[in-house]
Amino acid sequence: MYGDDIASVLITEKEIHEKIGELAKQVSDDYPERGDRDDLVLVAVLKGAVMFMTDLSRSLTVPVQMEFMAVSSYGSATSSSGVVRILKDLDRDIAGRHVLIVEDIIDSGLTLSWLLKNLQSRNPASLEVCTLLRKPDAVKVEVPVRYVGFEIPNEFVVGYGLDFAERYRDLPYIGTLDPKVYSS
Ligand SMILES: O=P(O)(O)OC[C@H]1O[C@H](OP(=O)(O)OP(=O)(O)O)[C@H](O)[C@@H]1O
Ligand code: HPA
Ligand SMILES: [Mg+2]
Repeated sequence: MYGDDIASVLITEKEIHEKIGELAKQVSDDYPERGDRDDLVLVAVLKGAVMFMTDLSRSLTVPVQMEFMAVSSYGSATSSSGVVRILKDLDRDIAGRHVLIVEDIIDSGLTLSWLLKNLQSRNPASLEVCTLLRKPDAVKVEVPVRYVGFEIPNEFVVGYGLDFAERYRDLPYIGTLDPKVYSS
């Protein structure tokens, strides 16, 4: 699939699913079931985090509610513009709720930094972040992140939700792109 566009596989499908099992255990331990109308609210940032949210939620042993927000700062570029736009807001009020933002990747940190401020202003009972990937060498803004799957090198990656110009999200693993893809 995708010819020889993928230069290398950075994280295999098996490694992703093992890591999700570990993260799900931590999250389930940290957010015990509270009962009526007080389920943990997972907020996934579209589109990249969809695969991660659906797999993570199915590995949790506590009930969750799912909300989606779409913000975009990348478009079809490979580095963040720093300008975050809301494309779709939450459907429900999160005041007084325990909220966990689910992200596919923290790169510069600009998107998440903006999102944390935005969601915090809605007065949730708690607000934490769970990201599958983080690039420590790319960070421009430090953001507090409770759960991190993998720290990865400062290279543009695709697959398992992550795109380049909307392609490659459907790959089951995470890989690096051959530079010819950027230049063509
Ligand atoms: O830490 P940052 O440098 O801000 O980058 C991280 C953000 O960039 C990507 O989203 P993108 O804007 O590409 O939207 P998408 O999920 O729809 O691909 C990714 O899903 C994160 O939300
Ligand atoms: O490395 C990346 N790949 C795809 N999308 C991204 N958004 C931020 N960083 C990346
Ligand atoms: Mg993208």
